[in-house]
Amino acid sequence: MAVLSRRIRSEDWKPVGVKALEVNALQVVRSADNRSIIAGPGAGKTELLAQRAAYLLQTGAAPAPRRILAISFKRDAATNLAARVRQRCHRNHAARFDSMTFDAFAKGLIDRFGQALPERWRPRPDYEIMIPGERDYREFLSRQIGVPPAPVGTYADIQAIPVKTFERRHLVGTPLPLDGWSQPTPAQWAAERYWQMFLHEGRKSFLSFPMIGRLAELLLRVNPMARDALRLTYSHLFMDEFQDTTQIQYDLVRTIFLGTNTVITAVGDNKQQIMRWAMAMDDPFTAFDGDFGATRTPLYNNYRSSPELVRIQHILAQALDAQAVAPVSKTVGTIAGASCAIWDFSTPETEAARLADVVVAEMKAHALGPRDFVLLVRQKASEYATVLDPAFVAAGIPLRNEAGMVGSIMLQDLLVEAVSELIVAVLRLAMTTRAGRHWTACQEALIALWGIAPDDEVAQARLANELDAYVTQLNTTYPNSPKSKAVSRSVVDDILEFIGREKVIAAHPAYGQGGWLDKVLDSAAEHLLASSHNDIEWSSALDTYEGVHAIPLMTIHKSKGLEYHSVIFVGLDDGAWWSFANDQIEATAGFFVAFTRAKQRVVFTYCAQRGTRTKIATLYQLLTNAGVKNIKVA
Ligand SMILES: Nc1ncnc2c1ncn2[C@@H]1O[C@H](COP(=O)(O)OP(=O)(O)OP(=O)(O)O)[C@@H](O)[C@H]1O
Repeated sequence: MAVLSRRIRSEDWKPVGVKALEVNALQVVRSADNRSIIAGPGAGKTELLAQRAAYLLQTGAAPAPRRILAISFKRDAATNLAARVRQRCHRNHAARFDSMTFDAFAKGLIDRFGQALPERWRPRPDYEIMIPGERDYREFLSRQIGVPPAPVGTYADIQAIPVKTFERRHLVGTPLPLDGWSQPTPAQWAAERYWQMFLHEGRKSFLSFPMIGRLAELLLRVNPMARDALRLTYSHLFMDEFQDTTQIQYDLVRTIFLGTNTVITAVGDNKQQIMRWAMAMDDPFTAFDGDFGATRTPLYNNYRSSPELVRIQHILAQALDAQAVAPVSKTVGTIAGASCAIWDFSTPETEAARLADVVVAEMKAHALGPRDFVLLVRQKASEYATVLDPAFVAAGIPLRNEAGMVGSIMLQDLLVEAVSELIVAVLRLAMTTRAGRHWTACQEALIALWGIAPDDEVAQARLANELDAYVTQLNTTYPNSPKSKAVSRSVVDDILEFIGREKVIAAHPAYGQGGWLDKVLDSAAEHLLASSHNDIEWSSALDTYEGVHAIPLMTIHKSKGLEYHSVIFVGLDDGAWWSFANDQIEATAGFFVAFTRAKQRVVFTYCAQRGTRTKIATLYQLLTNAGVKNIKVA
C-alpha cells in the first residue's frame, strides 16, 4: 500500500489498508475529545487505533513534534499495533508513534527519572525485576517481617493479614504516601516493611512490575517537571484492552494526564476481562468516563468471524452481558460442515493423532499454513505438549509451545524483543537468497538506530555500503548454522557489535538496565542453537527460530488479541477449569476469548481420562443452546 509523507487535509483523509470503517469507528478516528470504545471481539478496536494513528499523524492533528503514546497489555500486542501503523504511515510519521506495554512505560520512567525519587522510595539504579507469588508473600508475612512496634499492633495482627490479598490491597493497593504511612495500620506497616526490605536491605533493589507502576506514579506526582515533559510530549494517548487496566495503571495515567489537553482513546471489551486475578479493576471504563469526561462510543461490526461463529459468539456473550447487542459479521463462511463442534476422544493419544491428521487435511483443503491454526489450552501448555507434540511431528508439522521458556524469557516475548528481531533480519539478509525485503527492513532499522536523517542521502548510501560489506563478511565467517552455544552466542554478539550496543541501548532504554540486554542476547543465542539442530540450512534454522512452519500451542491468556482460521481448544473438562466455581464470570470470559479467536472454525475436545465435565456444565449448556453438537470421534 502506498504511504505518503506529505500532509493530508483532514477532509481528504481516507482509511488506509481497509475498504471502510463503520460510522462510529470513523467518528472516533476523527474525534478531538476523550473516547471510550467498548466493542466485542473482532470489532476492529485495535484496527481503529491504527487508523486513528494514521489520521492524526497524516493530517497533522497530532502536530509534530508531539507524539502519540499507545499502551497495550502484551508485548506482542504493542508490537502488532506499531507494525500496523508502520504499514499505514510513512516512516517519518510512524516515528512519532510510541507503542509499548504499561510495564515498559512505567519501567522506562523509573529508569530515566527514578533517581529523583525521595530516598525512602528510591531504588538503586541496578535494581532487578522480581515476580513474587503467594508463597513469597506468605514467607514474608510469617517469617521475614518480624514484630511490629507496640503502637502499630502485635505479631498476631500481622498474621491476620490475608496473604492472598496482601499485594493487591496493601502493598500496591493505593498510591504511595511520600513520607510513608504516618500512623500505620498493621497491614500498612507490613507493606512499608516489604517496600523497605526490597528497596534498601538486599544486595540490590528488587521490584515487581506492580511496584514499579506505583513508584512511577509517585515519581510523577512529586516531580512536576517530569510530568509536564510527558504532557507536552504526548498529544494523544491510546489504551488497548482497557478492560484489563489495573488500579495502579489507571492511577499512573490519571496523575500524568488528568486535566491536560492530551486526548485519550480507550478501547476494550468487558466480556473479555480475564485479568481480574492480576488486579484488573472492576469497571475501568466507568471510572475513565467519569474522571476524563469521555464519550462512550459502541461498535457493531465483527470483521473477524464468519456469520455462523458470530451467531454462536452472541449466545456466549449474553451469558456475560445480558444487554449485549448482536454484532454483524462482515466476513463470509468458507468451510464445509459445522463451524463448531465438541469432539470426544477415548485417550489423549488418539486425540493427538486425530487432531494432527485433521490439521494436515484442512491445510490441504483450504490452502492454509500452520500458523492459521492454534491449539489452545486453559493452562499448563507444556503438559499437553508432551502428548500432542509427537503426533504433530509425525504428521510433519511441528508444534510450538509459545509459553515455553528460553533461558529466562518466554518464547513469545523473546520473538518480539527488538534485538531478537534485528538479529533475525540481519541473519536473513546475510544467509538467505532473495532477501530483498530483509534488506529494506535492516536498512530502515539501522537508519533509525544510527540516527540518520531521512533526507541525508550521503549517509544512507554509506550505510548501504557498510551493511552490504558486513553481511558478506558474516556469511563468510558463519557459513553454517551454529552447532554449539558458543558459536551461536558469537553470531549474536557479532551482529550486535556491528549495529552498536550503545545505539541499541539508546533506542531501547530497557536494555541499559538490570542486565536485560544480556539476558535477551543469551536467550536469542540459545533459541538460535535449538533452532539449528541436524545441520539444517540457515534459512530453515531461521524459519524454526520464528516458528514459521509450526502450529502454535498456547494458553487462552496468551491468545488475547490474536486470530486464527481455526481454533482447536484441547481439554474442555473440569480438570482444566478446576477453578470454575470460584470465579464463574472470569472463567466464562476466558472461554469467550478462546472462542472468539477463530475466523472460521472452533473445535473443542474432551477426553474422559483428563476429567469429568460436570463442574463446567454451564459452558457445555451454552454450546448446546447454540446448537453445537457433541461427536464421539475415536
Ligand atoms: N474496517 C475493517 N475492514 C476490514 N477488516 C477489518 C476492519 N477492522 C478490522 N479488520 C480486521 O478484522 C480483524 C479484527 O480486528 P481487530 O484485531 O482490530 O479487532 P479487535 O476488536 O481488537 O478484536 P479482539 O477484541 O477480539 O482482539 C483483523 O483481522 C483486522 O485486520
